[in-house]
Formats: sequence, structure tokens, C-alpha cells
Amino acid sequence: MAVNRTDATSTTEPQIAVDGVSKTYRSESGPVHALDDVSFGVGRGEFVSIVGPSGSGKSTVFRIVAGLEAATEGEVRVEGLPVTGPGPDRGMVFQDDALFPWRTVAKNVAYGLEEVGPPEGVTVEERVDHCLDLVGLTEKASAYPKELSGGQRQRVGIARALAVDPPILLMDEPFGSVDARTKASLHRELLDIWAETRKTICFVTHDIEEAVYLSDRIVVFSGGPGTVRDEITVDLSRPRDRTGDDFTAVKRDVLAYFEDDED
Ligand SMILES: Nc1ncnc2c1ncn2[C@@H]1O[C@H](COP(=O)(O)OP(=O)(O)OP(=O)(O)O)[C@@H](O)[C@H]1O
Repeated sequence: MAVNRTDATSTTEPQIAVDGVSKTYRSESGPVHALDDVSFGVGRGEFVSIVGPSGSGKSTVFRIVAGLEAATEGEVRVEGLPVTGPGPDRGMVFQDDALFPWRTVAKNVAYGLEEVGPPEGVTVEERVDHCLDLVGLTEKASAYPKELSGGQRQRVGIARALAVDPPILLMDEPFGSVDARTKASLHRELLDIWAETRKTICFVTHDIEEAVYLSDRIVVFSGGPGTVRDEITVDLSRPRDRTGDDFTAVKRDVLAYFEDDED
């Protein structure tokens, strides 16, 4: 079950509310304080990126929002209801595409639908076809993951997350391991999908240019333990020109937070 329905709060709060979240891991070498009193919100239909140095808790907060990990203190609410585990309201895309090698592309995309069923009025096959079309992989439906490029595998991961039609897409460094050119085309495709589906996207990256290119807003983390250092609204029209003066100025603003970081 995704949420605990006994604790609904005000409807005026953002769709995703990360509220005073701290996280301490218990490891063999002692406790690791990964997050300290982290709060931020993500509005419905918004594209928000979390950036920060390595080890600042970006993946940890992602996993807590996804419901894969519990907060030590504080809570995450989605639509006002505390997250207690993963749910079909939050699709996840990871850096490691985590596809099933023994399943075809179509069967990988169908995976989540086998549990929750297709959206009303369509069959599993129609839904899979639609999602493969969204990511431009229709002709690879019968291929196996090993027959795909890294960028194509990430597209399958996105199609799989979209298949159950979650209102929220959580993405943890999804393009971290693809080359720069593929990354740029995946960026354009993701923005097209976002514009078409109006999903809320929460995106973790350490690539500042990627964050400025994609996001409405950037939440800047600082490390040791992870805290929210600032939030930057990216007030640039789309499509964005990575070489433009405005773009470069925002990038410089975000970079400035990293330059005086100890990391
Ligand atoms: N399962 C775990 N057990 C113990 N410590 C952990 C665990 N997962 C993460 N940590 C620690 O928590 C801190 C935050 O890690 P996290 O992976 O969230 O950072 P990050 O910002 O995503 O880093 P990166 O950009 O390098 O992926 C780090 O000090 C890390 O070593």
C-alpha cells in the first residue's frame, strides 16, 4: 500500500511534500547521518531537479520519496498522505536501467501492468504500444535488452515507468551513463513526454547543465549531512538554448553553490 489514509493534511500543500526529513543509516562502521531536516515541495506538473555534491543524500531522499527507504525523522507526503512504501502513483527510473534481460522490450514495459492492469479502456498491448511510441522504440518491441544501446535501454526504463500512468515520475540520474549526444536527445524526448503527459517529475542529478536545461526549479543540496542549501527557479523559456547568455547565467548561479563546497 502506498499511503496511510488516516493522516491527510491540508490540500494546499504541494503534490509531493518532503517535510523535515532526516535519515541516519546504521552501518557496521557506525551511524551515517545522510540527511538533516530536509524540506521541499514539488507541485503538480512541475519538473524539479535535486542537485548536490556526491554523498549529499540525493539518492537517499529519492528512495524515501519512492517509499523504498523510511525516514528516521520527518515524513514525505504525496497528495497530503504519508508515504509508507512504493506505489503506482510514483513511477521510478534509475541510472542502472534494471531491465529484465530475459524479457523482450515489450514484456519489460508490460511488467508493471501485470500487477495493476492497464489504464481504463485500453488493453495491456495497446498501452505498451503507446508507451513505446512515446519513447520512439516501436520497432524494438521484440528485441531483448542486450540488443539495445544504453540510450535505448534508458528509453525502455522510461516507457516501463510511464506504462502504469503514474501522476509522478521519480528519476535518479537516469542519463548518468549515456554519452553526451544521446543524453541531449533523451533530454528533448523527456521534455516532449512531460509536455504531452503533464506528469510531475522529480529528477536527481549531479549534472548542473542537465538540471538547468530540464527543470522549472532546482533544489540545491549541500553535503555532510545532506541539507537543502537553496531553491532556484529556472525562469527560462523552452526550448532552452544551452549556449545562450541567460542559460549560462543560471548555470553559473547554481555552480557557485558547488565552488565553495568542501566536497
Ligand atoms: N545503505 C546505506 N548504508 C549506509 N550508508 C549509506 C547507505 N546509502 C547511502 N549511504 C550514505 O549516505 C550518504 C548519502 O548517500 P547518497 O547515495 O544518498 O548520496 P548522493 O548525493 O546520491 O551521492 P552520489 O551523487 O554520489 O550518488 C553517503 O555518505 C553514503 O555513503
